[in-house]
Amino acid sequence: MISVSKALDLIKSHSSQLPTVKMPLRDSYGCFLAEEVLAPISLPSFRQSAMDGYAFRSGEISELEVVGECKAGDALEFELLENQAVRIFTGARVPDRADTVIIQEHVEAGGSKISILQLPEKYANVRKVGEQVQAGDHVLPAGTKINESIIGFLASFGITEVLVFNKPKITLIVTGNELQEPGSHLKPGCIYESNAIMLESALKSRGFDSVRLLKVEDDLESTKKVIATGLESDLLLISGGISVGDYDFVNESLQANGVREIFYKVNQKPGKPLWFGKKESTLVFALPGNPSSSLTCFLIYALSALKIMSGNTNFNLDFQSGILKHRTFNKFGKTVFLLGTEKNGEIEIFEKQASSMLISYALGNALVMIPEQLEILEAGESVQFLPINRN
Ligand SMILES: Nc1nc2c(c(=O)[nH]1)N[C@H]1C(S)=C(S)[C@@H](COP(=O)(O)OP(=O)(O)OC[C@H]3O[C@@H](n4cnc5c(N)ncnc54)[C@H](O)[C@@H]3O)O[C@H]1N2
Ligand code: MOO
Repeated sequence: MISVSKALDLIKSHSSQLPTVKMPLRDSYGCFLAEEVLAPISLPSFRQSAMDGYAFRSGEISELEVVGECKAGDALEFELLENQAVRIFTGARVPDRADTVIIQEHVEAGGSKISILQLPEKYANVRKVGEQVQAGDHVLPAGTKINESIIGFLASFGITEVLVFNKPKITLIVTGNELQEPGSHLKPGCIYESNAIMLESALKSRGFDSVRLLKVEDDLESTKKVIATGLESDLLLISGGISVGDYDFVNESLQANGVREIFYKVNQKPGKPLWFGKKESTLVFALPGNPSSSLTCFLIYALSALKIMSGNTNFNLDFQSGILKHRTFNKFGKTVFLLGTEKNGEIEIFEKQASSMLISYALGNALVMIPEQLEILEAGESVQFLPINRN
């Protein structure tokens, strides 16, 4: 059985970036830029009024004659004289002959004349061309993760497509005769199926939205068939059926489909029977069916592979240090992942930790990793944890 760090090393060495693709900006959330972005235009690209008021030529003036109006979207020119102004609104193009905008609260309007109550400084309330970005500036480096701010920023240049690493196409296969859809009447001996919706949510919340879900009963031929279909993806995740029982057909079906085993079983709890393999460029993770094992193996291993595939150069797990509030044991001689809460750097571990339970995952915000060689950790000792359920 291999260690957690060996398993992670093997996953890293067998995962590679997907090809790059021109993707519509609106579909690119969560993707990573494959090239730097240069500003195609300056922002703003013309002088804009920052306020509602009057545009004029700055000087020692107390009264102005209003000779026209510029609203947002207009591109009007006026031969403004020194004592003349145009009514102007926020976002409107400032006429070339004007240099300053006085806000309407600082004038007294009367017919076509306005009296200045408080003279602004020259250039006040005028956004300069390129004050945000000049055309040709390097605005985003390759490797940037596209989030909502980046999408808005790129759209403000008129950009509609970005060159990114392709999003992984993912198939999720859920195995088990005992599994019933939530919402149906629960038959004796059955349980509600929860791994599919949980893993799908974990994927989609991270921008991995190309997810196909397939379900299969515990039957060798059906499992072989569904795996053959699932292999037409970049990443195949399988839940359950990977242990050693008479009705666990996943290992045999993967082999029958020519998937090469890279490792099977990790010295950890939960998630010992994790299986990882590859066929051509498709990566396969067979996650143990116990819900907590499935989610832990997803967060620690499958997600690392997905990050690499999608061009994320920051694919290392984001473990942080916390201080244990109480004594904790590791009786197993394995790396143990424990659910708990972290507040201001202090960690409390929950009592209920079985791989069949999700209660501690649902209530926790920290996945604490206790190394295999540590048997007792005293209160006050430092531990590593992965923040979970934080947004
Ligand atoms: N003799 C041994 N038995 C087991 C071993 C072992 O080493 N020797 N390992 C145990 C460990 S550790 C784990 S983890 C499980 C993994 O089993 P499988 O991956 O084959 O998963 P299943 O048997 O299909 O299911 C396990 C458990 O989880 C429930 N389950 C499965 N899928 C779902 C789902 N989609 N939603 C909710 N719950 C699910 C299932 O009903 C079982 O209770 O094997 C141990 N056995
Ligand atoms: O390795 Mo299993 O996930 O502990 O029950």
